[in-house]
Amino acid sequence: MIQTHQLTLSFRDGQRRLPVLQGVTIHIEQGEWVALTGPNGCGKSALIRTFNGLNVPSGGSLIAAGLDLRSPSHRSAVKQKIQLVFQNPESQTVGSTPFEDIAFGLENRGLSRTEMGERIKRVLQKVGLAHKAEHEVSTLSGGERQRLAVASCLALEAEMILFDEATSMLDPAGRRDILALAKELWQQGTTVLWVTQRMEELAESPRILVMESGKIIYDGDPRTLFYSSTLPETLGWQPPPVVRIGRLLQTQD
Ligand SMILES: Nc1ncnc2c1ncn2[C@@H]1O[C@H](COP(=O)(O)OP(=O)(O)OP(=O)(O)O)[C@@H](O)[C@H]1O
Repeated sequence: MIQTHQLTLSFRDGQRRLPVLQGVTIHIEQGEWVALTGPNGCGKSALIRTFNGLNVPSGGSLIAAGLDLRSPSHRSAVKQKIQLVFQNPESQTVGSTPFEDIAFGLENRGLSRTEMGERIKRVLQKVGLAHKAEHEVSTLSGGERQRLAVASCLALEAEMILFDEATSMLDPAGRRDILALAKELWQQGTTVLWVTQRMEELAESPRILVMESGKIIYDGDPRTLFYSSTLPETLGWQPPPVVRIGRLLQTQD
């Protein structure tokens, strides 16, 4: 689904180039759930925006959803297959109602009005927003807006969804709600890349990528990360409660 080799990305900063991704080599299989974490500014958003064609790689290789993203036409095509859900619920809606918002993304898809209407109803139903299809988007809660963003991804039949700290502005119930929805989609075959700073969400992920200064410094399972590596302490993380309890019990053996 995603295959990178020595991927680099830099942004222009006046006369200089600011290196943001510095040789990222990873492989994400179709159907995987992968969590991505790391300190602020380490390049998480830059990396995932490169996966769906928003950023242009400076070097290395990147194949996403079978497309070589060194080609501009492939960077445009990949946006249909790999979708992003952003952190800020307010930054990703364009229509004035959920129905219109999803319809906007489906324009130029060659669907008849009936097909489009049916698809929109189906995806709104899936995310529990069917009853708000004609409400003003501005009256939706943050959690409902994030569900609307997920519905748009589903309407476009995304193969992979990149959640960029998509729950960080939600209350605990809203967070659980979006995480549960993402897990449901994953169980039904969608590949998920879940960017988070929350330790408990990392602990629940089968695979974790840790970034620092534009590099992947850990790629593995949560048990090894939290129990057998010094990385959490090095990064100044407070391990999740379940890990703290586990360690405490180990010392009592
Ligand atoms: N469009 C851009 N132009 C110039 N610099 C950028 C651009 N986008 C990101 N950067 C810089 O690239 C670096 C990585 O930013 P990025 O947003 O990917 O970090 P992040 O790990 O997602 O951080 P956070 O956890 O705060 O969201 C930062 O130094 C940022 O200022």
